[in-house]
Amino acid sequence: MIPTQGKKKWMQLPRDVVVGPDVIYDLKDVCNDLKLKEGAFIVTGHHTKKIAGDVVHDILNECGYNPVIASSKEASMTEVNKIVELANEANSRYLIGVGSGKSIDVAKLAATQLDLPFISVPTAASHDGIVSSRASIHDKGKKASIEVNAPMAVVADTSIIAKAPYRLLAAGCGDIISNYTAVLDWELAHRLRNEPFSEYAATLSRMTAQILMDCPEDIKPELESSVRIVVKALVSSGVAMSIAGSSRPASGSEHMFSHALDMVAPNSALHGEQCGVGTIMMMYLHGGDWKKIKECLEIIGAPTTASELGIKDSYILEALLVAHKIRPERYTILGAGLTPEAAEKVARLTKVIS
Ligand SMILES: NC(=O)C1=CN([C@@H]2O[C@H](COP(=O)(O)OP(=O)(O)OC[C@H]3O[C@@H](n4cnc5c(N)ncnc54)[C@H](OP(=O)(O)O)[C@@H]3O)[C@@H](O)[C@H]2O)C=CC1
Ligand SMILES: O=C(CO)COP(=O)(O)O
Ligand SMILES: [Zn+2]
Repeated sequence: MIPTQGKKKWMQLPRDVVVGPDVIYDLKDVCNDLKLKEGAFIVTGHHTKKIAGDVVHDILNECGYNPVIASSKEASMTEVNKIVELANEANSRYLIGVGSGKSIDVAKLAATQLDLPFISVPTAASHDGIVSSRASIHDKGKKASIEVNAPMAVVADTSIIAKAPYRLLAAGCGDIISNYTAVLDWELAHRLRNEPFSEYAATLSRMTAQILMDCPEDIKPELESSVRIVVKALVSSGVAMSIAGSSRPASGSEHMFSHALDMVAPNSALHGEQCGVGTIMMMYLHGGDWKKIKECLEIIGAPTTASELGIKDSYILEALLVAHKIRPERYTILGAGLTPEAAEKVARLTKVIS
């Protein structure tokens, strides 16, 4: 992974966070609150265009704000450059990312490059990038976690999110639960490497994971109340990253494992699903209660094994062996790397591979 770019000197948080059923129709009020009217540029995905992108377009069109809409197919620099060019041509004054992690990340980075405000409208609660001041983008065969401007507003319509495939919500839970090992790694780096550490960011991140771990049975398909729990946790997790000025409180060795899987496995699973499985194994390495993590993910219905991820055992082992190289500047429990024997032991003992 390409190292994170220049650290902000101050904390950026969204000004408006709107979460609830049908709040997509409050978007007009949010835009008015932010003094954003004409010149909206909507970045959406191929599926999510019909689910919410077109709705956002119609809402702003009815207000006479002349919105432009474009679909983005992947989180890559090519797509970011395309959006920057189109938004420039359209003389856009602000960007709105409507959809999944990829659409939101593309819109977030394009808005930062254009120095324009950005509004996040997630259609799934699958990752904590919905509110963070970071964007994960592929460039020249590598994934980069880039510091960007935080969204000015987040509009999370829980009625839309509740209708998304349950797998996406369960993945969001995996991304939240991974905060446990991310914070353990950060504490380790603080003790061993004197890495700067924020007690506030770490506490918020850990508490966010704890709230979910205390009530995994409350996360059920098509329940608006479940969506609300997960969205709030994702917002807290994103705020923890903003406080830290890096993804440290929400991304440690388990994320390095997930990023490594994205590189080595031909068909990787969802980001949050992979992070959840990574958390089980990294918690074992930390000597913590990995069984509790596994049990919690099982109750939620998130994958806990290679076969549930749809990934061959051999790729899990390959990813474990290269994970420490993904982001060498970020010290974690993986240290200088696992031996093949140690990698096999952690994967077998935690029953991630059989
Ligand atoms: N910036 C940050 O801080 C973070 C960024 N990330 C990044 O986010 C990405 C992962 O995002 P994630 O959302 O899990 O996965 P994807 O962006 O890969 O989206 C998964 C799929 O879900 C579809 N989808 C989304 N909402 C709905 C819905 N309501 N109904 C039906 N289908 C829907 C999308 O459709 P469509 O084709 O329309 O997109 C897409 O095909 C990764 O690239 C990861 O690196 C993750 C964590 C933090
Ligand atoms: O996924 C993230 C937090 O959940 C962002 O972390 P990265 O910096 O590893 O992309
Ligand atoms: Zn994540």
